[in-house]
Amino acid sequence: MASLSGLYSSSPSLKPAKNHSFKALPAQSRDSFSFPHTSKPTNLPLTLSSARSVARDISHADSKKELLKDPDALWKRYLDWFYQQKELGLYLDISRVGFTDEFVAEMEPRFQAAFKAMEDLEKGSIANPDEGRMVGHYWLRNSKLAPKPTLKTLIENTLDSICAFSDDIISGKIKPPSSPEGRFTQILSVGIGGSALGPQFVAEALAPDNPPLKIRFIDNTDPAGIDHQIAQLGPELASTLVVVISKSGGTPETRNGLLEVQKAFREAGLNFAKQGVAITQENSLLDNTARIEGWLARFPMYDWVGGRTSIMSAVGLLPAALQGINVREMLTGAALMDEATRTTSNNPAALLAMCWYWASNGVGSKDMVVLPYKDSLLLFSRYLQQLVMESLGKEFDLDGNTVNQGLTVYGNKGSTDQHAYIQQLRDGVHNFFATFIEVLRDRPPGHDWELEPGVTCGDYLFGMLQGTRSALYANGRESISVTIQEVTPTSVGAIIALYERAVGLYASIVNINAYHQPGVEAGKKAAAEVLALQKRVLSVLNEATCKDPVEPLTLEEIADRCHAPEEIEMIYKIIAHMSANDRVLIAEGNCGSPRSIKVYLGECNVDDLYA
Ligand SMILES: O=P(O)(O)OC[C@H]1O[C@](O)(CO)[C@@H](O)[C@@H]1O
Repeated sequence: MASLSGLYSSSPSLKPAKNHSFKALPAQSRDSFSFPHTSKPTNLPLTLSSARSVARDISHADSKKELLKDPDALWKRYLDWFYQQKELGLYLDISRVGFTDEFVAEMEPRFQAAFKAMEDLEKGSIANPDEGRMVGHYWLRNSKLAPKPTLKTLIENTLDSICAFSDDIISGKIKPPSSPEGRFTQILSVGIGGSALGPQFVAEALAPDNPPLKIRFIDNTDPAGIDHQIAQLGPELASTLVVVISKSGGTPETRNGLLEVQKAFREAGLNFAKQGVAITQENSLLDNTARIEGWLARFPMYDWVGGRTSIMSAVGLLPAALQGINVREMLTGAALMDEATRTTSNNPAALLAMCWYWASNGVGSKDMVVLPYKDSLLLFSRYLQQLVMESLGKEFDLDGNTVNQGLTVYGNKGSTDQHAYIQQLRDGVHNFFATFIEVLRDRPPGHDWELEPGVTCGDYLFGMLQGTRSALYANGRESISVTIQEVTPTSVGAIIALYERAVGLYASIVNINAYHQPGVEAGKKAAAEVLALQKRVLSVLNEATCKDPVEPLTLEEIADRCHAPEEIEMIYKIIAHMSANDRVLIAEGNCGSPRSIKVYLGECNVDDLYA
């Protein structure tokens, strides 16, 4: 069995970090750094499989012992693979991922193809073939890249109008019609998925303690959740700017949120249109509604920006600007990172994608646990969950083969999670790799103090991060660390751009379309079918209720009359749900024992509204 320490001391050094390139990396010792791997990759060339077999042969205990024995080798690996983007002050450490040099060399052709695909994407190729769409989120932070002058102008004009509108709202130049405050004080954002997660993450990360407008979110069709948000606004509804965000303009949850908010406005005697803003594609249902009803403002979303990468469009920028966040700095951070991840060597996004591939065998066999050690970055893991899982979780590859790809993402924050699930990460089932997000600056300058001699509160947070990283590593659990100097619009823009690019590159190396979401569409279609069935059930019950005498129906009879005997279980669930909500329907018997139920409506509707 090869000794890790021996290999390190006798091997020529890996190429220095600042020069390392997927192109130029020399293939060296096969097992120069190995963690035990238990599952064999299914779709890799033989050479790589062999490299992994060597890794699997090293027992867990041996590998742990050897790694701990040779801190020099580890330090050397750290330095060899250390990446920094100087201007952004962003570092990436992948030394605690156990990829081999053979693996790096093996991945080289895939990455070169991925870089080429990315270049074509940025030039405006149809990178989302299923939907026949260009993929242009990179143009949003560097409009010069847009493939057509009209798009460049559109991006620039939209940004200018976002900033101008926000300034006018914040300064009180644009006022709510009937607020005693005389200016807008609250934002109620209505949207879901990519039309909520980005704005939520940015608000949590960057909003000042006392923003000019405070933001709240309706991001679901949960009536109680909606009521809660509206109740919390109370009389401030009169000074609330309602920003309705939907790329498609037809997402049911968002439509429902809008209808509920409009009802609340009506009940409060307020004119919704004068406080409503729409962010959507031109001529969508939402756009047409906003135009016809004369809403306060409308901002465009573009066909060529996906929901999960829309954070640097009006979707993310308008809510951010309204909270006093410097959106131009966010765009600058993203643009700088885009430059750094456009290169074909020393590319931090490619390094991330390579590590993901290594750690999860290129098939998602391990989960990515994201641990930001900073409260304000709490929502980064949730944001990444959509970005990564909606992009990579695909049934088919680009050639139509069934692949069931994906990479599971979850996480919360450190050191909070230290006192929750990190026990399992350290000692339990080995089905993950970790990503630590480290922020060097603990709090603004001048505010720090030592709560015991030589030690601050932030030192504890730092210690917890480093301790967890070491403890995981000592038990053979891989981790990546991303370090930023502080949480600013620039650094937040940069980490978003880093992960957007990593996802795009990873999708290329596993040959899938990162930019569509057919699975979500399937769920939406099925939900619409349930609601259509509910209407048929009501219509059948209405007919039976209008008989004299009323004819209560069993579940079988309802299913039969709906011509849907195969849907009897769903019909039972529909009735149980409606009955629990005191709806027009009356269910005799016990809902807990389906066979006993007989159902009719509280009143006959002669026109059968449900038909
Ligand atoms: O912005 P829209 O069109 O309302 O869509 C919201 C979300 O729904 C999805 O289309 C699918 O859930 C996401 O991709 C998207 O972010």
